[in-house]
Amino acid sequence: MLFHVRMDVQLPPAMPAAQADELKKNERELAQGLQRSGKWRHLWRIAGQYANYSVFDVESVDELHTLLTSLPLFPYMKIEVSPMCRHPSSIRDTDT
Ligand SMILES: O=C(O)C[C@H]1C=CC(=O)O1
Repeated sequence: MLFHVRMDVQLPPAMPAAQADELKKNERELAQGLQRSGKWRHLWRIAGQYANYSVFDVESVDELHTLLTSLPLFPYMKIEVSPMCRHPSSIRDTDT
């Protein structure tokens, strides 16, 4: 199942820089592992914002929920999820 996800990150301004750096490092490691596994299919920065557009390829809504809530930055993100299905005019298969 494919999901388009927008994540907006809002770290508290008072968060110590070392804590923010540790969160971002842990987030990067998890995100890169999930990309290597194929579950986090796309990760794009939204230009000019501390936000991203992502595409996840998971087995279920429950798996997506578990994955998103396990992200180190989850407590500091506003997340919008859109389920996607095949467009009848698309010339691509879902594996690309
Ligand atoms: O920077 C972000 O957009 C938030 C988050 C998503 C992946 C990652 O490494 O950090």
